[in-house]
Amino acid sequence: MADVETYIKDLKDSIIKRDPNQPEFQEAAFTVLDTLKPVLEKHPEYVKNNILGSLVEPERAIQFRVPWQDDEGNFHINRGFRVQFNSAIGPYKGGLRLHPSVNLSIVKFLGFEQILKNSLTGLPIGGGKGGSDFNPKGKSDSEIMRFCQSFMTELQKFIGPDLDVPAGDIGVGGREIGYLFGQYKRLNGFQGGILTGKGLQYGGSLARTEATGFGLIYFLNALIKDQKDTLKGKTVKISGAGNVAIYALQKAQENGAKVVTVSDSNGYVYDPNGIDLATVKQIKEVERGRIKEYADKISTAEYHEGSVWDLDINYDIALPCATQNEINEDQAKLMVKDGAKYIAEGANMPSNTDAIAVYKQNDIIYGPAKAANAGGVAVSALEMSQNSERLSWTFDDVDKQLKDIMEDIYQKIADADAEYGLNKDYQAGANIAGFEKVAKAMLAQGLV
Ligand SMILES: NC(=O)C1=CN([C@@H]2O[C@H](COP(=O)(O)OP(=O)(O)OC[C@H]3O[C@@H](n4cnc5c(N)ncnc54)[C@H](O)[C@@H]3O)[C@@H](O)[C@H]2O)C=CC1
Ligand SMILES: O=C(O)CCC(=O)C(=O)O
Repeated sequence: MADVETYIKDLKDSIIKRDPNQPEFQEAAFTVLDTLKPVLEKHPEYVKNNILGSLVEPERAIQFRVPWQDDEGNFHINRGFRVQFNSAIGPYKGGLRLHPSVNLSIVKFLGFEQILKNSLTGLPIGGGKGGSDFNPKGKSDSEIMRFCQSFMTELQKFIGPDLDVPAGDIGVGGREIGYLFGQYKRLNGFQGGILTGKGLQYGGSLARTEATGFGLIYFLNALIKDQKDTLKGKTVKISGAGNVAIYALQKAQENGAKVVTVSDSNGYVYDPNGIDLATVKQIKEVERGRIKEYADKISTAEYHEGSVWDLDINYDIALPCATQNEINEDQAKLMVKDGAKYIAEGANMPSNTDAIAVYKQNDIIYGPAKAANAGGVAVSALEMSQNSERLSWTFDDVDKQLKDIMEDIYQKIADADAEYGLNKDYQAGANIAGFEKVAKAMLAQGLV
C-alpha cells in the first residue's frame, strides 16, 4: 500500500492528466486532498480502498444542448450541465448556475465542494451541481422562461425527489425555479420534491430565500463567540449584492454590525454610514438593476468600478458573497493591512489558494465556504422534508433549525480542529469533518 504522501501525489497527477483543462476543479480537489492527510494517516483503510480516488471522480457528468429563441426570433444554443458527484449519504443535491463562465470545470468544482458541505449539515444529502453558460443579464422575462423550459426539458430525464434535487445558485432565483418547476410539471405531473427554492404557494419553504445569508451570520457568530469576541460594533465588508449578500447584510445589521460595502461584477459601493438594506433590495430584487444605482439614491455612498477587495479602508470582518476566486494574494494582504480579523465565505471558493495562505500566516480566522455557506442547502433539505410529509413549517421553526445546524457545523469543525491538533485551521477542520461521514458511508457500501 502506498504511503499517504505518494497516494495524494499520484491522485493529483491523475487528476491533472485526466482533466488538464479544469483549473477550478483542480483547485478545489487539491485543497481537500492536502488537508485530509492526517485522516489518511489515522485511517489506512481509506487509502487501501482508494476512497479518495472515488471521491474525486463524479458518479455521472451529464452535458446537453439547450436551444432557445430570443424575443427577436433568433435561435441560440447553450450548453447545459448536471454533475451528479456523490450519492453515498443521500440523493444528489446542489444548485444550478446560469452565468457565461459556466463550464465543466466550474460545475465539477462546485459539485465536489457540495459533497463535503452537504455532509457537514448532518442531513442525508449527496453532492451535485449544474448550470449553463447562458447569460441571464439583460434578458426579458419571456427569454428567461423559454430558456428555463428548454433546459428542464432535458434535465428532467435525470432528476427526481430521491435521485437528484437541484436548486438555485448564481443567476437562478425564485423566478427561474418557478419556470423550471412549471416545465417539469408539464412533462411529468406535480412532484413537489424535484426542486428546492420553490415559491411558497407550491411547496417552497419559508426561510429558504434568507437561509444562506442568515446561516453565514449564524456560523460567524458561533466562530466569533468562540474567540470570546462579538459581532456587535464590527465594521464589515460584503461583496456581491445577490441572494447570499443581501441576507448576510440583513442579519449582520440585526446583530449590530456596520456593513459598509456591497458589489456586483462591475463595481462596488462604499457607504461609511452603513449600507441601506431596503435600497439594495429595491435595486437588486425588484428592479433587477446594477449596484451603481445605489450611489444615485444614497448621497453618502461612493461608487467605484473594480473589486471591493481593492478598497483600502479599516474594517474587521470580510464576507465574500459574490463568486469563486474573487480574492487573490495581494487583496488578502490588503485585508491584513486593513486590520481584518475574520473572514467567513458566503460564496463558493471566493479565496484563491494564495489568499488562504495569507490568512493562515497572519492569524486571520478563516471560516471556509463549505461550512459557512451551508445554510442554503441545509434549508433546502428541510424543504425536501416538508415536501415529503406534505406540511409547511413556520418561518421561526425553520430559522431555529437553521441556526442550530450552523452552530453544530461550527462545533464539528472546531472539534475536528482540536482532535487533529490543527491550531484553528478551520479549512482543514471542515474538510475532515465533512469527509469522515462520506468516507465511512463509501467504505460500507463497497466498490461502487
Ligand atoms: N444561493 C444560495 O443558496 C447559495 C449560493 N452560494 C454561492 O454564493 C455566491 C453568490 O450566489 P447568489 O447570491 O445565490 O447569486 P446571485 O445571482 O443572487 O448573486 C450573485 C452576485 O454576485 C455578483 N457577481 C457575480 N460575479 C461577480 C464577479 N465576477 N465579481 C463581483 N461580483 C460578482 C453578482 O453581480 C451578484 O450580485 C456564489 O458563489 C454561489 O455559489 C453558496 C451557497 C448557497
Ligand atoms: O439549496 C441547494 O440545494 C443548493 C445550494 C448550493 O448550490 C450551494 O450550497 O452552493
